[in-house]
Amino acid sequence: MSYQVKEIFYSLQGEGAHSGRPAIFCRFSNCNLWSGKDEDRASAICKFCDTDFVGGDEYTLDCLVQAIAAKWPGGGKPYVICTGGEPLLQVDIPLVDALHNAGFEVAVETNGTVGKHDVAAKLDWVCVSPKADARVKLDQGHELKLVYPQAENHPSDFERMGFKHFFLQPCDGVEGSMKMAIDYCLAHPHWSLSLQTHKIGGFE
Ligand SMILES: C[S@@+](CC[C@H](N)C(=O)[O-])C[C@H]1O[C@@H](n2cnc3c(N)ncnc32)[C@H](O)[C@@H]1O
Ligand SMILES: Nc1nc2[nH]cc(C(=O)O)c2c(=O)[nH]1
Ligand code: SF4
Ligand SMILES: [Mg+2]
Repeated sequence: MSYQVKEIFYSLQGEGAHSGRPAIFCRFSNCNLWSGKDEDRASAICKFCDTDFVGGDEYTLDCLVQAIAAKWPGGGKPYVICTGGEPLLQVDIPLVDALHNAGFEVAVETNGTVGKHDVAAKLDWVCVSPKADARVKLDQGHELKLVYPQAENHPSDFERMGFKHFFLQPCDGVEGSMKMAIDYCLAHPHWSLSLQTHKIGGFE
């Protein structure tokens, strides 16, 4: 098995319940809801993506775990966030087991459309962020983080799913999204606001 990875970097989790926590980000290449090419954006299922996940390098299992571990500065509890692109197209049980054996807590940021329940059950943190009309198959986890607003998705569609935290995250690039998300949380306290603090703080 090999893995295609766009980038590996050390930063702070910018979003959600773990905002501010130091983490290694492993950004897997490719997504099932957009090709990543600008010319395909209008026809993509997910149209607002803020990320370049095209290209990258191939890693064997051992090389990927080594590359991730090499970026941890030492101390604390090593934490890796698998993102992308859509990480659950590639993350599998051998990788999660190997990262655990290397001492890492393992988190995933996923659009929830890949129903790898066996992999999800092994993860320490599962963040699902639903997109357009793509059906959510992973309907339980630690946080549900809905980019807001989305024409096809209303927060009430998700609030009975099995998550511990429910966040609205203003859609970057959509004027007025910050105020809309704030107003919705104030009126519906089931929901909390998630800000992309890396964009505010100017870190990766
Ligand atoms: C780039 S995605 C990669 C992981 C996975 N494919 C997903 O969509 O959850 C990482 C996070 O960024 C969020 N995101 C992407 N574009 C955004 C935007 N324009 N504004 C706010 N959040 C965005 C996603 O919803 C997701 O929570
Ligand atoms: N700092 C920082 N936090 C993040 N949380 C989720 C991210 C992602 O792109 O998945 C992200 C990211 O790109 N940067
Ligand atoms: S599902 Fe995630 S990675 Fe894929 S296009 Fe949407 S935001 Fe980007
Ligand atoms: Mg990001």
